[in-house]
Amino acid sequence: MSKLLLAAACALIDADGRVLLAQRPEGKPMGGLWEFPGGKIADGETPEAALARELREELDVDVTPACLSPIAFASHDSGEFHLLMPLFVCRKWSGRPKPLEAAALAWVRPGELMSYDMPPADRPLAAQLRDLL
Ligand SMILES: Nc1nc2c([nH]c(=O)n2[C@H]2C[C@H](O)[C@@H](COP(=O)(O)OP(=O)(O)OP(=O)(O)O)O2)c(=O)[nH]1
Repeated sequence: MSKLLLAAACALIDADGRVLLAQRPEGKPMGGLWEFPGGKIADGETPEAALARELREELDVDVTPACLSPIAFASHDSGEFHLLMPLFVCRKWSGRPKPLEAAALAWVRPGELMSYDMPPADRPLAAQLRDLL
């Protein structure tokens, strides 16, 4: 098996039930694809702490672990590594999300999630999220 890569991702849901997607910058692997904000879990970090750190760095928003609910996970082999990534939803945060690292941000209605070009690991997650919301 390829090396296990642990990451964590979060669907921020606004008051209208829309989901925040972030576009990966060109130049990064999978550049241009739309993903859930988040990133790799560092050694000694919980998934929740990793998300709180990544959302602050990427979006300038603050979340507390108590507001993160896990709903699904991706287990996907890219050939280079095997990604294991829980997806959390969060409806309460502070700050207005800004694209500090993303090429762009989009608030997307659940029914439109599948029309965004996403990393292969995310497609089942997006379908589960659409069915849940
Ligand atoms: N954040 C995030 N990463 C995803 C998603 N789907 C997916 O396959 N990935 C992959 C891309 C990367 O291989 C890994 C997370 O890496 P990242 O590039 O976002 O993480 P990072 O900010 O810690 O990365 P880095 O630039 O510091 O290397 O998970 C997703 O929806 N959100």
